Amino acid sequence: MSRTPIIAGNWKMFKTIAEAKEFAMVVTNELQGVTGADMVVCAPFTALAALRDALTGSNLLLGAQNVHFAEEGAYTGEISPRMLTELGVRYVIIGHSERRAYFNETDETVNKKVHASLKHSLIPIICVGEDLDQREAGQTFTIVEEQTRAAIAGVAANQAAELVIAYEPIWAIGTGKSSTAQDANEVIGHIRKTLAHILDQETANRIRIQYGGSVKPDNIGEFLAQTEIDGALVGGASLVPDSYVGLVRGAVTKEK
Ligand SMILES: O=C(CO)COP(=O)(O)O
Repeated sequence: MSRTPIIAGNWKMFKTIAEAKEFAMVVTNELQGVTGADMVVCAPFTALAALRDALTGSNLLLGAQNVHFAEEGAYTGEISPRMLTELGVRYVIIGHSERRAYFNETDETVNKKVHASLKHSLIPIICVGEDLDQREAGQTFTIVEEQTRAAIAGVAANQAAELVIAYEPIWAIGTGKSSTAQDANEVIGHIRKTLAHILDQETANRIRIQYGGSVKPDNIGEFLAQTEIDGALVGGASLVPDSYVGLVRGAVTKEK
């Protein structure tokens, strides 16, 4: 089963509108005509409209970093799925460990957000991953399994096939310490096995699972050469145009 790799930049709380436009100008030019990977930029809400315009006609796709699960309502400061689709957003990161740690995101809200996103044709990038204590206690498989089960509870197989899952070990985020490619491959293999149990093998084989955590242009090739790893969710290295281009080039030239 071949799955198109997906390289997604998670800009987190970086870049003003002007900086986002500058990035788009350089990157769209450099990546013109490049195929073989889905290229996504998950920008802050404030930069989405300008980026949509700057990316029009390019092969880059727009993503957001969070969404609320309600259609609309009295939720001060929140953004609904329909507000995102109206802006041309195609992907949305859900359940990033920073949101779980700092903004009270739970397995339950992740699941609600997944349902709300799918209903509005937004493709969720669902983040799962263990922290250092859990890894050292040998709980990695259990944690990713529980988070995956909770995130997709009640999602039908035909809808689930569209999902993207990002395995991001928390201890590898922004630390310069990446998981080894073999290790990430094993955990991602376990996530796929979990998906096969919950859904079915064919659907599990279609779901793309990324690795995230200190991915750079010079190590992305190792990760993508692994049988189970279908892309990367990248923070720091996705912010600099040359580096983003390097990530995509590293992904499309990988050999499986
Ligand atoms: O959190 C991440 C992507 O969502 C990873 O961040 P870094 O690539 O900066 O380690």
